[in-house]
Amino acid sequence: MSQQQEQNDIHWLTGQFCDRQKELNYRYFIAPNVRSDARLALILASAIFAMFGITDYNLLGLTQEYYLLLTMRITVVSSCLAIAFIIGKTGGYAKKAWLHALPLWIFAIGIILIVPLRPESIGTQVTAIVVALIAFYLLIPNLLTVAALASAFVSITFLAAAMMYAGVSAEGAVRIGLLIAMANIVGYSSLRRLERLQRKQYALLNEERDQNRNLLQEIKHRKSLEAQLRMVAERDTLTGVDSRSHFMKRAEALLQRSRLEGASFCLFMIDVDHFKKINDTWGHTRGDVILTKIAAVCQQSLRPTDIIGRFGGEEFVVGLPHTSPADATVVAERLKHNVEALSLDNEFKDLQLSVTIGVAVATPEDDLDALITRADNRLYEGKRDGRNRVVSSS
Ligand SMILES: Nc1nc2c(ncn2[C@@H]2O[C@H](COP(=O)(O)OP(=O)(O)OP(=O)(O)O)[C@@H](O)[C@H]2O)c(=O)[nH]1
Repeated sequence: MSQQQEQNDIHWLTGQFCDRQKELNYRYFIAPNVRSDARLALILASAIFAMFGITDYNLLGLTQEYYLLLTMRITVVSSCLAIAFIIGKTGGYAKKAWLHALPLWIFAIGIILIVPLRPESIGTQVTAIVVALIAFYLLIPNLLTVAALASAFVSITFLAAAMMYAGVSAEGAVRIGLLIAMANIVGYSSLRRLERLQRKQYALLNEERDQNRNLLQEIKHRKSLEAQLRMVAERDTLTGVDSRSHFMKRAEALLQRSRLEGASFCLFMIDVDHFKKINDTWGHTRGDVILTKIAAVCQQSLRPTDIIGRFGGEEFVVGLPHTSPADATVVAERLKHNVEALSLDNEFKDLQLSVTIGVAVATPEDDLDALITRADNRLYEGKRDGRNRVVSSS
């Protein structure tokens, strides 16, 4: 049996969760409803209990018994109304279940006290006891154990009082006892079923909430995984600029838009000069660091609307939307200059970094591949002519 199922176990006799903490949580959960239901039920029960004062007067007149009964009724009603008021203010059902139990015992004692004061109306009192028992179980919200104990107390003491003060015979007591037992069985079974049903509903609600919370966490986790995957697919892991495939996608879109808008679009192919020598002199790891710095300085030399990607090895590609050929040359020169001026650690003090840049301007017939090939040709022209230069015109 899983831990969750164990926590949801309900005791067959008390109708409460076997797990103490779960039971406490449940009582906290239903506390606001119990508070208002208890208040209403106590006011109703008190009103009915008080109204019997009228029948007391009809039966007894202004006798000593009547005054005793009246005092008892006033005490019971005012105590129960005071408790209803306190429950409304501070009657937490989880921690103060005793406060909710108190009115049942007060009513129980009040009902029993009627027997010696009005022994001649025992018939009516049997009916009243049956109704009171059902009220204990079903009208006044309470724990099954509390309701059952208070009902057992009323039942037994009423029977004893009936025999002692109302002269009920043994045979009559058996008949009344059976009737009261029946009321107890009906009340107990109904409340037990209700308690179990409400706790099962609560357990189901909690399970559903847990599942929803887990689902939300799973969705969050997946979203972050997706974001990481997207990052891996879109970014070059070494330099942080666009990966080649992502650059191609973005450049394609920008080229098409420029064509639609009739705006100019330029493309650079940038290659680091003599990079093999850098690797051979300082090693691949230091070469990686330099490559990352070159990528960063190139990115910083561009506008936010320009795009840059790593085309492969020590070669970068740049797309410049809305840029005239003259402006593109200026940007390429600035980029070349910034790479040359890059500040490096002392260990590279003899190193003079440089890049060669091939610039191509898109014509209306160009697709991206044609534009890249043309920029590449310019780049190789630059390499052939001595490197460290920008080649723009054919
Ligand atoms: N450290 C490092 N080196 C790389 C990386 N990718 C490519 N390279 C190296 O870059 C060097 C490129 O060398 P070549 O293609 O001969 O070009 P070059 O030495 O830069 O000479 P030119 O381009 O003609 O100026 C090779 O040694 C590659 O191993 C990388 O990610 N990290």
